Amino acid sequence: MNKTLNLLYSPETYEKIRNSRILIIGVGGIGCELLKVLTNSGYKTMTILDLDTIEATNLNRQFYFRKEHVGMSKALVGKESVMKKHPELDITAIHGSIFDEKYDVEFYTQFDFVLCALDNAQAREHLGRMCLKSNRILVDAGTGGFSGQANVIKRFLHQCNNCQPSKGAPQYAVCTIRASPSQPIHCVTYAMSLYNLLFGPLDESNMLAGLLDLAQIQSCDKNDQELLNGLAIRTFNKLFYDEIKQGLKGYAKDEEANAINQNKYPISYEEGLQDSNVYTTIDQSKMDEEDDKIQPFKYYVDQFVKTFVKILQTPGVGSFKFDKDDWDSVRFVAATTNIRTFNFTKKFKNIDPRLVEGDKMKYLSVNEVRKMGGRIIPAIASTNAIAAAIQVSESKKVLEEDWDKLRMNWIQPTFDKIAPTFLPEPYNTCNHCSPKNVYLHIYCNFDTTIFGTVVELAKSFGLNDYDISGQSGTVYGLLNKQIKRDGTNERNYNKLLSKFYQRESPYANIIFSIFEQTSGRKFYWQIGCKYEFILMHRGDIKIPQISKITKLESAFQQLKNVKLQKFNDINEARMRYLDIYSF
Ligand SMILES: Nc1ncnc2c1ncn2[C@@H]1O[C@H](COP(=O)(O)OP(=O)(O)OP(=O)(O)O)[C@@H](O)[C@H]1O
Ligand SMILES: [Zn+2]
Repeated sequence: MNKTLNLLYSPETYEKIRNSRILIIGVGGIGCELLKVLTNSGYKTMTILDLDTIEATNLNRQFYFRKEHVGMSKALVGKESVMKKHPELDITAIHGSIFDEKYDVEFYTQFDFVLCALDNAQAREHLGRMCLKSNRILVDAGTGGFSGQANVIKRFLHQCNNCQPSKGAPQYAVCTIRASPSQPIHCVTYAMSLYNLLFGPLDESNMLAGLLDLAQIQSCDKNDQELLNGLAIRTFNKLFYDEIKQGLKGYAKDEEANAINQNKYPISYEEGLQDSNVYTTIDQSKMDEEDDKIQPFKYYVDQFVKTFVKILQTPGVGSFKFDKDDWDSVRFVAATTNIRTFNFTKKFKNIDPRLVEGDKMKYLSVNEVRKMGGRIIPAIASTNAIAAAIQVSESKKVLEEDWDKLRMNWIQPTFDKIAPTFLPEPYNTCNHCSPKNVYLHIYCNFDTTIFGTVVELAKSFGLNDYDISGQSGTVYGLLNKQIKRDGTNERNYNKLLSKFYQRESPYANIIFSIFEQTSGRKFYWQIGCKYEFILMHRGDIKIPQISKITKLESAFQQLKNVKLQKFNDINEARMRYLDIYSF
């Protein structure tokens, strides 16, 4: 052991560090810092996973990457750079997304614990759920600007990162986005959906699905510039003129008065090109960058058509998804956002949009759209460094099993120090970490299962509340009322679950949670079938009467290929639970 490490660790702890196998998810801002501290602290065997390639904008703080690495895999280059300095290490690099089905419970159980260095709530929450399922300790961290946090999550001991409603992108009702945007973010969301619809894979759950003839757009001759131009202009007119015009109710002799009344302004491509007004809320003369300025309206009209054509000609079109680092997609989305804003904002003749404040509709610069689309908060290298350093020191407590010393560590810009608080216990009603819950996990195919199946199963079990969750988080239930907001249960009865759920994989969980008010006896069932049904009971609480259980049994038996396995002994059931999820 080298001299410094000798001061930090006891020989026993050092031994544990040398022998532990760890998984690091994310090789970005926090990930690079983590790699640096971990490899200098004696850790030897690690797997690093990241889905991304290196961007020029990463170089200022992700110090394992150089200019010549731009475009290459973060994980692979990260490994190479670390091993240059530490050739004795055993590093496995994976270029992939944790949402990939390959990274299942079995994958996680290879490791002693997991360190999170992700930048988005969805992926962090997914990682949190996978760690709970595989019973791995998660050393979580997150930063945003000068703020951040780092803490350990151990199953049944600590609150998980799914306890609170997602801190991710807020969800907006589909009808608002489609018909009556009232905030700039609604227009950005519309524009991003349009981008994904036009240039991405076929997705019936896209909120704008059915709006355009996609087959015609995607199958056209990409070499015929004139044809593409015409197509772009027709699409423009359909979206920003026809659709808006159709939405104008009633008839008025004075069309303009009617539009003003209803606050809807159809605009055609030809008309738009003539409008050179700049609608802005800020002093543009102070802006250096063109992309920070609000451009004349005709600029966005022109950009829409130009980027539309350019993206259609880009190899791989049909598989694209809005990406804040892809400038064609940013420019297309910025153009669409502002034209859409025009559709629902009084023209300068009537009300000056410069007077618009806060969340009200207003025009946005390209960079503002990019920021909103990518939900970017400026990355501060030193916050990342602090978070990673705390993760490594909390990891030491994990290896020493010193659970009492674990803390929730807040990095706060208003304090000149880190503020540690006690780690909260599992949230009573959390479907993921509360030891008081009874779970019925149904792992099913969202592309073939209708919402009605869930409703019937819940009914047969006497349940009032349940969650449907997948890799992107909870889509229905206690925390997220998306389906309820979208209409009543009856209206959604025959809809496929995939309609409610944007996901990478068609498979996901339905989790029925039974809370303490129910009465009955302890039980545990595992039900294997074409889909996998796992019903389990954790904790010492009372649950439904036998009649309800029998009903459930018959409900399941009506499904094809169902096998039932029943456990009455909770300890056996618990062991079974660990069995199911631990290998
Ligand atoms: N689902 C995922 N699977 C694997 N890695 C992911 C996933 N989601 C995000 N990441 C990775 O997590 C890392 C987070 O790092 P960071 O916050 O520095 O983001 P960045 O994209 O590199 O930087 P910035 O967003 O500031 O430009 C990124 O390298 C990103 O690729
Ligand atoms: Zn929880």
